[in-house]
Amino acid sequence: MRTMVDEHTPPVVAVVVAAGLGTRFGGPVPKQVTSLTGKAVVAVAVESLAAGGCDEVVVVVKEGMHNHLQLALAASPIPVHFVTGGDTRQDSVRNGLRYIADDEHLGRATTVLIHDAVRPLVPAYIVEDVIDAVEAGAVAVTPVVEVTDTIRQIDGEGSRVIDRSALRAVQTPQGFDRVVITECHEQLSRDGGTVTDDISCCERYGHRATLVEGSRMALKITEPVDLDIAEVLAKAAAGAGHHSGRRVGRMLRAVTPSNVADKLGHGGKE
Ligand SMILES: Nc1ccn([C@@H]2O[C@H](COP(=O)(O)OP(=O)(O)OP(=O)(O)O)[C@@H](O)[C@H]2O)c(=O)n1
Ligand SMILES: C[C@](O)(CO)[C@H](O)COP(=O)(O)O
Repeated sequence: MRTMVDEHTPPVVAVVVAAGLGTRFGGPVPKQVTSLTGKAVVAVAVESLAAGGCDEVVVVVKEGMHNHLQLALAASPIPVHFVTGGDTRQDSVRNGLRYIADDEHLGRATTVLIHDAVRPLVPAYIVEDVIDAVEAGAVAVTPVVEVTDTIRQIDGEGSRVIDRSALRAVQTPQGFDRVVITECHEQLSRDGGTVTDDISCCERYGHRATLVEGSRMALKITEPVDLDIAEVLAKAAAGAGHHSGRRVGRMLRAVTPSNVADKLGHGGKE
């Protein structure tokens, strides 16, 4: 946890990528601004980052969506900056990092987080853990969770089960030394490479990934059912009491489908 924060302390800045099309989610309302417990998904994501220690956010927005996002984030607890995104997530991240580098105040940041707008419920303690790891000297940090399904790999012949014990699913926010991730993204752009997350971008240029424990709470809203699950988890979190992000987050490690159903009075059965 950061102590002694004053006007001389470099801000911890988060890039929140919110410029996707939401093709798999579909529907009339873009998923980044759809309602989760009465607030826009992106607004909940920014609140989670603020609760975990981020000082300012750069929200990367699709062309034509600035007004929607400004409205959705009007009550943000921390200052919000807006920048236009690109055709891919990678392009959107790069635009956010360039905005930070070009801004006199934000450019003082040494620690930057990169977060999906559509992972709104990430517990504050995970945001803190990521920041702490970067501030302790790690260059590229990501939360991960164990894979709980049996995984099959498809090949030309058919398919086979692969050992899941060594697999981890990668979440956000990912945390970085700001200069390193900015240079890696610029180099990747010059090289014409593609990555699906920002840790991979750093690794490509020889930097080591540091893993911290993630949480099922940080699920990504990709398909409509994910929003339903997020609603249930958000209600369970509210029921657990919001005294401390760390405490509530750790309690929610124990959340399973059956005890969420209990909390909601469903008794674990339909
Ligand atoms: N050009 C893009 C593509 C994605 N994103 C953001 O990256 C995050 C993770 O992407 P994903 O869940 O794949 O969202 P979409 O790209 O919107 O979904 P889809 O692939 O279904 O269109 C989202 O917050 C999304 O808004 C972005 O800022 N710019
Ligand atoms: C960055 C990410 O959230 C890590 O799991 C994920 O890769 C983004 O989703 P996408 O479908 O690859 O854009």
